[in-house]
Amino acid sequence: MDPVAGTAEHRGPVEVRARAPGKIILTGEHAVVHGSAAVAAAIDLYTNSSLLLRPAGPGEGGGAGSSAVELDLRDSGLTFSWPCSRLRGALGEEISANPGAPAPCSPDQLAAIARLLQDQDIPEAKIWLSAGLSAFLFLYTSILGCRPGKAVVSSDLPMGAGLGSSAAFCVSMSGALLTAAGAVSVGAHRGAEGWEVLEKGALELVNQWAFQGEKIIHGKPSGIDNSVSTFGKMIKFKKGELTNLESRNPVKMLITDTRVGRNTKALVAGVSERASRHPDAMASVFHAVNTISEELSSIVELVAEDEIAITSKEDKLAELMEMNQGLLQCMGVSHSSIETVLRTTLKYSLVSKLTGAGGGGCVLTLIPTLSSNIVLEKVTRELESHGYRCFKVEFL
Ligand SMILES: Nc1ncnc2c1ncn2[C@@H]1O[C@H](COP(=O)(O)OP(=O)(O)O)[C@@H](O)[C@H]1O
Ligand SMILES: C[C@@](O)(CCOP(=O)(O)O)CC(=O)O
Ligand SMILES: [Mg+2]
Repeated sequence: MDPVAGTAEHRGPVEVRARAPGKIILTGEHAVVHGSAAVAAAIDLYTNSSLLLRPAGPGEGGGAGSSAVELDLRDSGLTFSWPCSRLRGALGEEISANPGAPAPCSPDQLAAIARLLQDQDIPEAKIWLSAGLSAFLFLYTSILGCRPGKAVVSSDLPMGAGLGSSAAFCVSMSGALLTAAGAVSVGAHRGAEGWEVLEKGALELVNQWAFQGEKIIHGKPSGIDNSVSTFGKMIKFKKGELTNLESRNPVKMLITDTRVGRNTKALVAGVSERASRHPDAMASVFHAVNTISEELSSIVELVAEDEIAITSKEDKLAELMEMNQGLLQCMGVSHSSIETVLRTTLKYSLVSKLTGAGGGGCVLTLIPTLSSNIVLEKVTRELESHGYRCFKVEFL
């Protein structure tokens, strides 16, 4: 499938849709925040954002809600609405739409956004949505100011499970907002399923805004998730630099969602705290992860021509993933549910590692080309007997 991250489709002058994919991290999560290399691939699960801009002000045919900014989160069944006058009152001087110049959310802006969230009845059980809502208000008002409009978001991705839902949300929303603002344009190339693909410079702008949104959700993101969601395919990412990887023999992965909820921001902060308590030890851990990612990225690009070569390539990938998992345990981001998945898959001689921030969430299992369907069915059944959800993903 083509990388269609950040693509947008116009439907009339003020209605825009955009979608962006989630991702898996093969090696290097957390260490990438501290400057190590990591390898990630976009997957065929998307977040879709649609945006309808209404004529400004009452009496201009906009109808009910015409002078408000609305957000409809389809998967949660929740809708939110902020009258434009309330937004202007709360954000005051902080509102100056400047779509061409991505800038971080200032502490004053963040405080004003927190007050705007207090107006909404967010159910206690879904309070974790606050981070996404803050990123939405920041991106919307920074790109479009207080123009009335309605955004609708739906996603194939489990939220807070390590598959990059926060980045896919920020990328698809930035793509829709920037297209509606007329700040970006589509290129000549058509992507999969008829989606238009934004040109390279437009994708860069989407990526920069999405990174600012991710900062609100993650605290200190490396930028790998928004980059792979924006540019797609498989990438090596190190200190903000992205290298495209050509994976010639597709690697098959089973994903197990332990359904244990966790929060990337807290896990990233926990690793940083451990690094400040044990700077030398953790520097060695991050260095080892860097070497693993560098080695893995060169192996995925090797062309394996016969079955023996494919097997030895997969053996090397599996070993590197296993080593990375050990180092993630050193960082303190594994979890008993992750350990259960590791033990269960090992019974079938399959290697697994957590993906994303860990602490629960999703685990990757490498499925060797020559492994039988019977083994896959058996391991899936055993994992599902623990209440976990298994699914296979296609790399984009
Ligand atoms: N479709 C969405 N709508 C609203 N908020 C979202 C959406 N997707 C992600 N988010 C925000 O991102 C948070 C999850 O991000 P994070 O903890 O980084 O996990 P991950 O990115 O692995 O899913 C959610 O708690 C929510 O605040
Ligand atoms: C842990 C980290 O490396 C990846 C987090 O991914 P996710 O939000 O768990 O999907 C953080 C980052 O790189 O920003
Ligand atoms: Mg995230």
